[in-house]
Amino acid sequence: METMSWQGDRLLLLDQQKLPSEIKQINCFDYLAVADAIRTMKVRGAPAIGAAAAFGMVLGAMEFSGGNVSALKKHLEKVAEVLLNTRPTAVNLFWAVKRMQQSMSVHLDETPAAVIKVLEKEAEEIFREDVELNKKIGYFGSKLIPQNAAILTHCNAGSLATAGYGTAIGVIRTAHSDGKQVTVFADETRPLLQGARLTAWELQEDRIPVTLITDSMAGYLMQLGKIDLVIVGADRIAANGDVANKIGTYSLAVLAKAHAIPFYVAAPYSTIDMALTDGSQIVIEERDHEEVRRIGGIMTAPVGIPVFNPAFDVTTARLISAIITDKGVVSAPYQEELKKITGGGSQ
Ligand SMILES: CSC[C@H]1O[C@H](OP(=O)(O)O)[C@H](O)[C@@H]1O
Repeated sequence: METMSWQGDRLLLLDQQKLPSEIKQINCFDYLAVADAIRTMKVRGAPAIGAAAAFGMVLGAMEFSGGNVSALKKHLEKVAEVLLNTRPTAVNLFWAVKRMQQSMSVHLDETPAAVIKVLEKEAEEIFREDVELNKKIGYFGSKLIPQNAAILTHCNAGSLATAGYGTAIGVIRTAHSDGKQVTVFADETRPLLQGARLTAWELQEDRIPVTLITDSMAGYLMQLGKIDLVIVGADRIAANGDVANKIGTYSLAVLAKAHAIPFYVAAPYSTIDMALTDGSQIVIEERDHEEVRRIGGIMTAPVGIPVFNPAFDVTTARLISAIITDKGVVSAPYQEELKKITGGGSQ
């Protein structure tokens, strides 16, 4: 089941808020619908958000009527602003929108119709490229996975978080297809349960052995010696290797360090932001407090109880054994290696 598919005049999205109980697709006929889908996490996961925003830019261009290309460019600045204001942490959103705007910059002397075709081609390339990057991450990452490894993962960094195949789950998929007989422990990942609802579902669909645990069980499993390594995705990687990822990732990294268990991050080059010297500069999204007070709409806390709901945390580079990218595996010190991977680019 694809996370999304471009239909030429609309973006068909799998509504991830309904999974796993319902497989429902939604049609986004305009960029505002794409922005809403990102903001409400019907589509989520750094690379998936980037790809969806790229198609949002195409839809924005398609609704442009009349005027010349410079008017279209101005219209797309407004479209970009709406898309960029949906969620602040995943750098792939900013990377994708910037790449879409750059793709039209060498066609400003052409007709609006021609430029829209260029934008559509660029969005399709971003989508296609992401799947290829994830398979490369899987190839490099699988080499780190021992035979019969028990792997702990957090949130969802699978096909549903990308254009396909996944990053951290992509490594697990490749190790599985390489015959390594891996087993997975998936953190449920409160409050929105991406691990329970999405990762457990994805791995079961692929017949990869998976056991669901609550987030608070991870440390005990490590203490029992039942975890061989941890692998997670990323939403933004700073130049020094600090990583923003789903809330709870930092706790896992500290626990892994305490138990001398390898802790890996898997991400494509589009998740690295060389403009940020370290993780303290990463903007952490804070989400609606009702997400913590309720599960599936059912009250699990007193009405109006004060809540702290950061969607991400930052894992410092010293806690990360290696970062698995589409260009290979890098380990500390990260700065120079990450610069080579991104060509020094900032998103
Ligand atoms: C492959 S990046 C996936 C990354 O995105 C998730 O966050 P969210 O579900 O809020 O979009 C989580 O941090 C994953 O590791």
